[in-house]
Amino acid sequence: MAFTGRRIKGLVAATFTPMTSRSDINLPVIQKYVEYLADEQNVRNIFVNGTTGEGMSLSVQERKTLTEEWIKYSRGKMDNVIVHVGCLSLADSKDLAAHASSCGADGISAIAPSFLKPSNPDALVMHLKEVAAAASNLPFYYYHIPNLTGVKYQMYDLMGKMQKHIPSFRGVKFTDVNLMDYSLCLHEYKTFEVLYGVDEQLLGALACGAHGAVGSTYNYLGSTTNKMLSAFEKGDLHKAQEIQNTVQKFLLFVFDMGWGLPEFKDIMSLYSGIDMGPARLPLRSSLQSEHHNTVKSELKRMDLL
Ligand SMILES: CC(=O)N[C@H](C=O)[C@@H](O)[C@H](O)[C@H](O)CO
Ligand SMILES: CC(=O)C(=O)O
Repeated sequence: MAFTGRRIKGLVAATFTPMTSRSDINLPVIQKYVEYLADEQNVRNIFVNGTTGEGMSLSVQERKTLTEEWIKYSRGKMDNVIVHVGCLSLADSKDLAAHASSCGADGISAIAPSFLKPSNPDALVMHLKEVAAAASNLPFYYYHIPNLTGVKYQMYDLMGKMQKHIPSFRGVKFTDVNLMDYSLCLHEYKTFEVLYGVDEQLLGALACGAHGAVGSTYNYLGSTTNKMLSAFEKGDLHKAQEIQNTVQKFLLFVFDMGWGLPEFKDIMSLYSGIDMGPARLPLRSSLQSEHHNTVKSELKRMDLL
């Protein structure tokens, strides 16, 4: 099919899934969340039900309901809503893809099946081809996140196969530190999108030619990261490095504390004033509210709050 050649520029926030204190999906806050991203963070694209959104821990019905809500409230506020439809079950992925299409999503994305894994790149492409075909009118993005899926093919090679076999193939969401593979993809597949996914080293990806990035920190460090993008564009490398370093120090602090997704949700709540709730089991943290003061003082110290 023919695409308009639209390329996603700039930041894409990988949204958290707001939950109630009992870990049920909390739909009424989605409108405020979208407004916060657009108005406070100047982020105009979202990636929903992905890693950050705990997509793999949600039921198919919950994912559908969330998709509907995100799309409804993004109208006029977001340029792109990409819906992650990856599942272990091909049938569920196809169901979610068709649903995303019927709701008016701007694109779909899928990870590789990660329990029984494809035994070679061709098997993976055949799986993705079926997912993409269930929403053949939508751009399809392969979600490369080898550390979590354990599926570690080189994207430079896989992009060629996807281009050949998947008519709606539009690009890759590239969440890996391998900048050589990333750079090879960007330069070989110039009309495709290769969105970078490791927020810690986005500046390195920019140096390779990145045009867009998807990440969890853009939910709350979107405006900070946007400053890095402008500095880089203006050729002020020193300023861009300073900003990247601040983000890295912040993430180092978070990882040194042994924190993960539940705490990322807390941090988002703290920034946005919107209660993201806890993460689903098995990730739910018991520390919750105790984090807030520690995080607040650290963020203030770093001039990030
Ligand atoms: C594993 C994971 O969640 N990766 C995210 C996106 O792909 C990133 O945005 C990270 O959350 C971020 O780079 C912090 O490590
Ligand atoms: C970060 C990201 O892209 C995701 O949460 O899926």
